[in-house]
Amino acid sequence: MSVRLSSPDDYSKLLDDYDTWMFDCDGVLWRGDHLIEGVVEVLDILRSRKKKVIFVTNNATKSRKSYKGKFDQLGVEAHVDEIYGSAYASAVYLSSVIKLPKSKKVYVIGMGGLEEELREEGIAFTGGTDPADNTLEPFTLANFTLDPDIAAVVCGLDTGVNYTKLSKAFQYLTRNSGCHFIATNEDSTYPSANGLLPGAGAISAPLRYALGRDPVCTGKPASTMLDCVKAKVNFDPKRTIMIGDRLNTDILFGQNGGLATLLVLTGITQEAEITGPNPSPIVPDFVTETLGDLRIVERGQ
Ligand SMILES: O=C(O)[C@H](O)[C@H](O)COP(=O)(O)O
Ligand SMILES: [Mg+2]
Repeated sequence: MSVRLSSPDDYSKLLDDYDTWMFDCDGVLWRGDHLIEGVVEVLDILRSRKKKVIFVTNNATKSRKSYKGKFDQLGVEAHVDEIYGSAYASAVYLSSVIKLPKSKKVYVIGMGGLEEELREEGIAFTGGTDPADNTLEPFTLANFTLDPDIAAVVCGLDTGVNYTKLSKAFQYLTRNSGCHFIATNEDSTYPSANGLLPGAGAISAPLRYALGRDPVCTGKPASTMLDCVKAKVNFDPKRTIMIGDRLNTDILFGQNGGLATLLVLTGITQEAEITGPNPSPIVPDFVTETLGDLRIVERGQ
């Protein structure tokens, strides 16, 4: 059963019990480019109390460095080494887990941030933002030459997805023996500033259906992202809390990692999913309306 936070003591106890605070981004800190009220103040409270702050986003459209630009633009203090994204997690998975040979390449369905992280990890790629692949011209195999060096397809949120990219990815995944199928994340929807949009999971779905095969997911709830954090940040899982807006990614990620979990209702999850007649089997430790509620500890109300 989740604890619904309400009194200043409830929030003060969270501050006493947890030294490391991991934040999801879309739906917790912001929706699109709309900053959620109280976020800056709450992060200031945590930093003033010497808490470790980590950002863990499934949004693969930006690299860690370009996310730093978004944080700066929205006036939210963040340092690149506090930011972990699914683009970074997929690049690390390819380099450190699959150990993709330098002679091999990746075909990308995704945007500039995913390409940046692959480049940082020394992974060669095609597709992505290449103008030749970002076309609405009909795709024909008569004009397609299979690149035998493509050993993986990585699929992330791609607002320019088209039939050419899906068709090329399909060729590699069916004709290059052992070609890995990787999804940066599988969020079904994305909470933009003005409402829900199809998420990364909806971008890889056509390939899953055409192939009859599921990808390996490197984003939340998979442990890959937490492994990336562990490789750079020393923290005690028992004194760490994960704050998220989506049950089947953020809260499950926290539970898989042995972390405490706090669900906020400013993004994807609606109250009815946790208190309704058919509640989700994924039960967060704590629930509050919005991250901004934590300001109550400063006001002592
Ligand atoms: O890929 C998606 O659907 C979105 O980027 C999704 O919102 C993940 O972002 P997060 O909530 O993990 O920051
Ligand atoms: Mg989110």
